[in-house]
Amino acid sequence: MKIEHAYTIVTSPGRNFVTLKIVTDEGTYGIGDATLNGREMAVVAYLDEHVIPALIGRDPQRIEDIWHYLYRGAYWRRGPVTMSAIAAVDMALWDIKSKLAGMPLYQLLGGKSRERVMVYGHATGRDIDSCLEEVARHVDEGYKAVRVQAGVPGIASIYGVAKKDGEPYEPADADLPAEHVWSTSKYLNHVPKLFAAVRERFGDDLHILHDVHHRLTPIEAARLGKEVEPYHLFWLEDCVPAENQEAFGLIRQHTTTPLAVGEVFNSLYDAKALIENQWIDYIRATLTHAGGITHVRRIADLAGLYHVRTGFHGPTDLSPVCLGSAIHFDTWVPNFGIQEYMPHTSATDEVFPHDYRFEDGHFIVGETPGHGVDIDEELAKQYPYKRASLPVNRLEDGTLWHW
Ligand SMILES: O=C(O)C(=O)C[C@H](O)[C@H](O)CO
Ligand SMILES: [Mg+2]
Repeated sequence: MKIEHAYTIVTSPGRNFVTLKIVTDEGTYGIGDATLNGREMAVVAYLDEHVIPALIGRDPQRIEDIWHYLYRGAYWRRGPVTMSAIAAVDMALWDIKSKLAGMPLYQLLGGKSRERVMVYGHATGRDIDSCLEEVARHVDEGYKAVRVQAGVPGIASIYGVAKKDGEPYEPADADLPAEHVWSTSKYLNHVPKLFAAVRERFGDDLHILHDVHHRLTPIEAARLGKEVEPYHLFWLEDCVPAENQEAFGLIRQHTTTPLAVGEVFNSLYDAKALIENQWIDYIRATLTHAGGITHVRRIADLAGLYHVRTGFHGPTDLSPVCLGSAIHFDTWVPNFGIQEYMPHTSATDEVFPHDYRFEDGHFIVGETPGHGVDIDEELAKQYPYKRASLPVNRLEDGTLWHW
């Protein structure tokens, strides 16, 4: 069996998605997600110019060999563009292999470790009261875990909070990057009040999560972790940027609040010290940005040795192809923690028909051979690419800060 042809599909049903389709000479095809938010066309160029021509004629069943061919063979290892391109190939090849086996992907990975996959939803509000209403809506819809993000008095716009209450949050909302202003002191003084209010209204059983989006220094993160200990967060996410992995050692010494990090990671080496030193509790590197199933499986296995569990990134800027594959992985992986879930628009769901379903705060994996997600290429053509950028962030004095 040989790879006969492969091509990229760019579509924007509400937001941009990049999909790679690989077709074999026997007619079986697989698809993979290559979406890198705000840098979509860089991955398309990498795939079209450097990857697809080298795939033609190869045996699609040699997933491991093709992974190393693209990783080691490139010489220029790692980085989000390279690893998203490799991930798309890898996901498509696992899709093909599962279809050839006549099995859903989770069976090929090793079978079910659980019946269903707990997810967390996003509650956002411009203030604490409106955020609590959104938490209530999620609880009514069955969610057992909710990420809470609220506006902060004195900060005009803040990451993770929808522009209008009740609407979904979309970070890539402008042609060129919008500029936001950030105040760490205003945030740190305000945010513990949000968790106090959530516990007061919803009691102890609801899992609450929070994303700091890389805004703090290690000692500020330590202060926040300590202050919110009474509210028993499921996790505090991305409290500092993680290029300097040792920073998490400092935070860890000060607080028992569980720490999650890794949505921007693209390699095991981004997380190695974090895992081996047990500085984190959840690893968020996910399939599309971290080299696909083949590589994330290695990250998860290392994490399992150190009591670190998975908590895959799952925003709307990963396509249903990634989400569907992630649900298979979550169903299998022994050290599963939780799966992020931001519902896609109905237009996106129509372009990407899928067999996973949401039920009572969990995802239930599908039984279709492959990863269970397809693409309607005719419909996809109706939604042309439109450049969209993530914002940048400045301190009140104008200093460019982390986003
Ligand atoms: O989902 C999250 O936790 C995020 O932080 C979402 C990111 O801002 C988004 O994926 C950036 O593309
Ligand atoms: Mg995040």
